[in-house]
Amino acid sequence: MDRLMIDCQQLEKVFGAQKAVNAVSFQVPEGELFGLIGPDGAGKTSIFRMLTTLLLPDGGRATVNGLDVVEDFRAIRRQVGYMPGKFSLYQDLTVEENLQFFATVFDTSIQENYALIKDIYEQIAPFKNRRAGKLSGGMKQKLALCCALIHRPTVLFLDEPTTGVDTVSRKEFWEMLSRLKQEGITIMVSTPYMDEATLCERIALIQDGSILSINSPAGIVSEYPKTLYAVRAERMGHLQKALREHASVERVFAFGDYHHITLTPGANQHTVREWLQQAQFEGVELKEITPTIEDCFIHLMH
Ligand SMILES: Nc1ncnc2c1ncn2[C@@H]1O[C@H](COP(=O)(O)OP(=O)(O)OP(=O)(O)O)[C@@H](O)[C@H]1O
Repeated sequence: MDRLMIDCQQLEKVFGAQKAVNAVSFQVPEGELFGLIGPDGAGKTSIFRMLTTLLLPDGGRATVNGLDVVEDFRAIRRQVGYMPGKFSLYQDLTVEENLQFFATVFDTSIQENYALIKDIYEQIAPFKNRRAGKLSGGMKQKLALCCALIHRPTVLFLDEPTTGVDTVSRKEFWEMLSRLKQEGITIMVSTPYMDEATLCERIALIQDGSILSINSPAGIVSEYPKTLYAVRAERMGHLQKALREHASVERVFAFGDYHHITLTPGANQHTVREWLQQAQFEGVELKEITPTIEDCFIHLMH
């Protein structure tokens, strides 16, 4: 196996009576783009903070590039890049001053690793004298990424980097990550957006502090054990209620313009279709579909 850059074994974090991180184990080999996918409160930030040595684990152990997060915290801090979800920039410093500050803290200079951030920095360079607090969400995110990269980290930790960022900037951001990956940097990224999961090489789905599944996005989809259908008709609210009450329908959930349903063992889609027509639903559409990561997540949650 490739060299392991992140190794978590039964990692735990407890806040009062709540287990924010519950026996979490996963491994990330060198050069991988690994995603932690889960809703708010799933425990993603707590895992990031333990791996970047800002929070002590209450159980289990973890290493980053072979260094223990408790014993070797100083060495880890020198070599990882961390872009927290919020407040990573000094709002009153300009773009250039922020970058200079991070370079100085890591005992390096902007020039030394400029090649790594060049593509990203050039996009915000026209605003280099603007205070970080006055930048748009997308520009803040680019600056924060430059700051996290300025010392050429071995592992880059990005906690919800695209939350609150517009669709175009989100897309650009993921393209930047693929380029960084080509530079050999191992990247662990978290996101609550299920559509972004497919942009990672492997993902861990996490909820309530526990990992539900770890695999490639395609692997997670292929593990989905049911046949999934999308159903639509006029009067969607009414349709949902009717589907819930039908004996052949096992589970129903609203999904964009459709309801996604699974059927009870032995039931088939024709029975449901005929019944919907008999029940006078207009414009019925019922089709078998490939599950998305979100469908897989919903299935694993129950
Ligand atoms: N310092 C703290 N004290 C008490 N509870 C905490 C603390 N930090 C986190 N928690 C709780 O632990 C759980 C996991 O939080 P965490 O921030 O790790 O989740 P998350 O997946 O990153 O979600 P979010 O996107 O909301 O930050 C949440 O229920 C949260 O309220």
